[in-house]
Amino acid sequence: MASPSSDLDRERRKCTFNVAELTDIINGGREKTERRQYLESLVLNEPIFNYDDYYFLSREEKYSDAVKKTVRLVQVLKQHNIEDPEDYQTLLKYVLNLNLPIALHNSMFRPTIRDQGTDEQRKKWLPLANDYKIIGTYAQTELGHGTFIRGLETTSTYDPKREEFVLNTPTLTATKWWPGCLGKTSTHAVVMAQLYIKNQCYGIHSFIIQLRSLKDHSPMPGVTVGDIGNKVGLETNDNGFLAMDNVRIPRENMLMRHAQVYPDGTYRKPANSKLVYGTMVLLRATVVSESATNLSKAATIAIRYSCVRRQTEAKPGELEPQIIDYVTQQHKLVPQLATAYAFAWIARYMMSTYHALHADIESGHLGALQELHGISSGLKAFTAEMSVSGIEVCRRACGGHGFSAASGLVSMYKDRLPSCTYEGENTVLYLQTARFLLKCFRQPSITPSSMSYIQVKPLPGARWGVKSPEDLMKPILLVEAFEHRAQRTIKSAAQFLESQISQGLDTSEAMNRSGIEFVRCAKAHCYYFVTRNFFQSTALLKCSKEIKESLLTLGVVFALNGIADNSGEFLEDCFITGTQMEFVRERILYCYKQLRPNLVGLVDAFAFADQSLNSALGAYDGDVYNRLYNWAKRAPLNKTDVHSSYHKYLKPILKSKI
Ligand SMILES: CCCCCCCC/C=C\CCCCCC(=O)SCCNC(=O)CCNC(=O)[C@H](O)C(C)(C)COP(=O)(O)OP(=O)(O)OC[C@H]1O[C@@H](n2cnc3c(N)ncnc32)[C@H](O)[C@@H]1OP(=O)(O)O
Ligand SMILES: Cc1cc2nc3c(=O)[nH]c(=O)nc-3n(C[C@H](O)[C@H](O)[C@H](O)COP(=O)(O)OP(=O)(O)OC[C@H]3O[C@@H](n4cnc5c(N)ncnc54)[C@H](O)[C@@H]3O)c2cc1C
Repeated sequence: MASPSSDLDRERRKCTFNVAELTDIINGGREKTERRQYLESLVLNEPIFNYDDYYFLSREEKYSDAVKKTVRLVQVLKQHNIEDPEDYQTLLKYVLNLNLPIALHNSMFRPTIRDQGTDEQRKKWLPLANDYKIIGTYAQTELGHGTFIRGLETTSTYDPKREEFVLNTPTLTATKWWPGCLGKTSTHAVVMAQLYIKNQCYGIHSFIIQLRSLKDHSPMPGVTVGDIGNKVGLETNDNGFLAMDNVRIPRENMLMRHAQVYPDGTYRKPANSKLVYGTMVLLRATVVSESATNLSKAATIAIRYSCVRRQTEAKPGELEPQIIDYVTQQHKLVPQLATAYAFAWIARYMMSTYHALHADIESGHLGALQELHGISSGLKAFTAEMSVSGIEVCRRACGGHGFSAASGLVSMYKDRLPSCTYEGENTVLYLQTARFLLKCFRQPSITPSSMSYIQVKPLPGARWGVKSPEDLMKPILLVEAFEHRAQRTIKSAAQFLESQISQGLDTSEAMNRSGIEFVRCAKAHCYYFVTRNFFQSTALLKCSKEIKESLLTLGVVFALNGIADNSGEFLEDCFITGTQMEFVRERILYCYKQLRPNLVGLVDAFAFADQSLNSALGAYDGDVYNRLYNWAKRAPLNKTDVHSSYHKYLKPILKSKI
């Protein structure tokens, strides 16, 4: 058997480009790489951030371990004056392989105060939150309602005599349920509740509530709070429940940047009722980035392992091939790698679009709200869905060892799966994007320039300009195919809706009956958007010819697999012919061959530390079998040669003599 590490060494020697150059591109420049390396150096050498035996821990131990790591992380951040949220994000992505019990504090609590608090409220709460003197969460979802926010039942009733709000959980279904970090960790929460003043309801607003004593962490009077129990993945997180019984807070604890309640109870409504949903939009943009990172990790593990794993001698006596040389294995993994790169590029686009449009909104251009919501909803759903299914493809591609916790892929899959549900269930978000697409289809004036393609009506009888398999290497033709599909499905969804209305259905019923068409066009739009962005961004890169070639080939794989996997949608209006579909399949194989020497280089370029992958299969040195064996020997069941259950149960039924 060949040595696993020599297999990876040989792969690395075959790579045609400079891996460090590609790492800089992925990180966004040399300076960002250096910053990342500096941040990694602060934590990687600390024993407390060791994850070696993590997969052996129980849920409670995992939570406790995560709290310990959180506290140390906070100390490190303070010690080195690290305050930039981007730095924190970098640490989460590349080193701390966990959903920390302060995830919601940093991803939602602080941003909500920043975006929805007045200057005075920011001044009061942000220093406490930034310094981790308080830890907060975002409590919106209830037992009875998650998607339909307007249906939340928690009430916040203004008492002008005492200038206080009184918060209540009037029914069982009004109990807050799911908020991360609520069950055991948080001291405070931004609670979304229906605002009542003099018996009139003014809809959902956000309020800061103290949940636990800052002296002994016990629940505050009127607060019932706890963990909701085990779930799929996210074992380090204490997703919780919360019920409130006449909890009083000062008037100043309602976040009043957009809507105000004055001492006498006068209410001033926000310029747009959806401003209160702003933090969700930020987190949806963050999910795009998380989806990219995690799929990159999964591809790293599975591709390195596939270069080390050998199986089935082709000819008697010959060395068994590396499993990566089976085209079926390539057909599993190369599309995941291509998707990981496409998502890394769209994540960068999403964050910069978020910041640009958010700045517009802050300066009063509220038109940007629906554009940001329209773009981020679909991309969150699309990337979460493909990332999760891609991680599972990578896990299965590792055969039996993919089932071992030591692969790192089991927990990754379980921890990412909820991203299809939290922060807006995926179908619901696709429907939101479809609404925006249809609006743009009907109203050119509101169509943002990034979506102007919607205004071009697809020509009946249009045909794809691909004449040969070589044509499929031309980004313009690939993007054209996705553009056509998106234009056609948007038009078809609009026509479907109109046909339902013309049959006499009221708008909501017609919208419901059009839901499947809506989701179809939103997915088609997202595929187009991501493909176009990949080729546009890659074309702009200043890099070596070899890197550009590899990236473009990955883009072609992403696009061609998108066409092959959704072939019906391209064939049904004869835009693509059967012969062109054959070209597509042929070119996919060609691209795999082109990329084969660079596969390890392309995953090495993500530069994940072994600790962050925490995988016996995917470590840099490829020493898979020693790692698996040593890990298994440390399993709690192997602490003694004879387990206590032998003495308790097994012994009496076993024969002492044969
Ligand atoms: C430092 C970073 C660290 C990062 C760490 C990340 C990892 C952390 C790991 C785990 C964290 C997990 C956190 C999870 C947190 C949560 O899940 S919080 C709860 C999230 N909940 C949701 O997302 C609920 C989903 N539901 C909705 O968003 C909305 O209710 C709805 C969009 C489904 C509908 O809203 P509703 O108010 O009922 O809508 P309508 O009144 O019918 O109005 C619809 C119109 O409103 C427009 N609209 C809706 N939302 C927005 C928005 N956000 N912005 C702008 N516009 C919006 C919508 O387009 C409709 O417009 P038209 O009528 O014109 O079509
Ligand atoms: C791990 C995890 C962490 C979470 N963290 C938080 C948190 O920190 N804070 C917080 O407030 N919440 C949190 N949540 C809650 C989360 O945001 C909601 O679960 C999510 O928004 C989905 O809402 P739901 O549970 O009501 O699903 P439902 O809306 O009940 O969805 C069930 C099904 O109904 C369908 N459906 C619902 N409405 C429609 C519609 N209008 N049209 C078509 N189909 C529809 C959905 O597509 C889905 O198939 C978390 C959830 C999870 C799983």
